[in-house]
Amino acid sequence: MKKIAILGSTGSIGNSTLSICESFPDRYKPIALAAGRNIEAALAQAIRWRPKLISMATEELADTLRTRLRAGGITCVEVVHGTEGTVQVATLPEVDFVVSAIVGVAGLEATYAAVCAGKTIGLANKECLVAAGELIIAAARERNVALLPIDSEHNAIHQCMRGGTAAEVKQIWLTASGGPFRSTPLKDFSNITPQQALKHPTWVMGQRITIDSATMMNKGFEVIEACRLFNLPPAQVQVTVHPQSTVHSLVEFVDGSILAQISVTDMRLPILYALAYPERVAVAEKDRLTFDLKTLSQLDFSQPDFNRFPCLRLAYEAAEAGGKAPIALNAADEIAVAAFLEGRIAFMDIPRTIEQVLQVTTGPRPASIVEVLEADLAARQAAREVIATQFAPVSH
Ligand SMILES: NC(=O)C1=CN([C@@H]2O[C@H](COP(=O)(O)OP(=O)(O)OC[C@H]3O[C@@H](n4cnc5c(N)ncnc54)[C@H](OP(=O)(O)O)[C@@H]3O)[C@@H](O)[C@H]2O)C=CC1
Ligand SMILES: CC(=O)[C@@H](O)[C@H](O)COP(=O)(O)O
Ligand SMILES: [Mn+2]
Repeated sequence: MKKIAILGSTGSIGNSTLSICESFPDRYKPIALAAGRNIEAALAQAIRWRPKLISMATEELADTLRTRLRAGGITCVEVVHGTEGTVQVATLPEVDFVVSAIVGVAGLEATYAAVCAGKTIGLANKECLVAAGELIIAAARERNVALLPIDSEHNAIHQCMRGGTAAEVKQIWLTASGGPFRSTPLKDFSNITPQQALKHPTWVMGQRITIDSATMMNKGFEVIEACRLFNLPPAQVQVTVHPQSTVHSLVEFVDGSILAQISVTDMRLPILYALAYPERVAVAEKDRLTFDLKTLSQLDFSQPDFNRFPCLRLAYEAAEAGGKAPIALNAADEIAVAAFLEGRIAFMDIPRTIEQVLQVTTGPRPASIVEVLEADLAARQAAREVIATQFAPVSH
């Protein structure tokens, strides 16, 4: 029985992880949960799973949850809050495995603390690798901690890497769906609404990553995530547009062989792979995770268009620049995506904001998580200023 902590339990990945725990009750038991603001979902999870510990984003929310649990006669669940609460969840001594799935840099401190506490990590939160990848990887190496990617592409690469040694890898290919605007002409990008951008063609995910997929910043983050996880320079991490999202990524070896991983578009599969690693667990027919090859009629691959998707170019540039650039890339994107969803800026103002923040970002790579968070705050402030002074709200 593996005892699991889930950071971001009320989100898309959090719920998929709990669904795996439902399917394999003899193998995986969630004993610590960290939610954000969704009190109803957190309450339902606390009632269903009776975790030892549950965290909410604020003290007020934690008080409400505690009161409602007690009113229902549940006193065995300890309720904590804030960043400190997420760190407590991530480092609870009984926990063997931490699923890191809080969205954004809000998940960084808990993820880092889990690594430092020697927990095995199932990593969905790519933003913490973008912002602080070197520190997280170094801490994991020092403690011999396994960082198992849940992000579907990196999970696919992890599986393909079992077919050769790191020295035998020529390059890796991350597949990108291309998002909802894969074929939209550039002239129409100025009219894109949040509603349109939230319609991902192949995956159902949280709002931030869905908008990031629409701008292709998600793929940019994934390039940096791959560089960190697999110790490769950006030049050895390629992106290919594959609208079917059937091949989740590929590894090209020096002899010319290319290994690919194919499966259904369901995040329960990479989550299960990470939880079970190095074993593989047999999945029941009713769980619908197996791939029906008869449905495979067409696989398309093409070059990404850096003109229509400048976020992808900005991410490669930030990866090459290093220093504080990746931190600013993520922080500015986080602010710009929120502004777009609130109708304060247009779709193409997202890359414009990020580009301007990157232009004023200088300085060496931070040596600690505290310094990463300082650089993150500075880039957020710069992004807010760009948005307040240069862009007008949009009426769709
Ligand atoms: N969804 C997917 O298929 C994939 C997701 N990922 C990555 O996984 C991560 C999660 O994505 P996804 O599940 O889609 O996102 P969601 O928006 O669905 O969920 C985000 C989770 O983070 C919690 N959260 C947000 N802010 C805080 C905070 N300050 N403190 C504590 N918890 C917080 C939310 O809580 P609440 O809802 O209670 O406010 C929620 O549980 C992201 O980094 C994403 O890039 C990677 C690959 C695929
Ligand atoms: C499921 C997953 O891993 C997402 O990151 C997904 O890949 C997003 O799709 P895009 O390829 O459109 O960014
Ligand atoms: Mn992905």
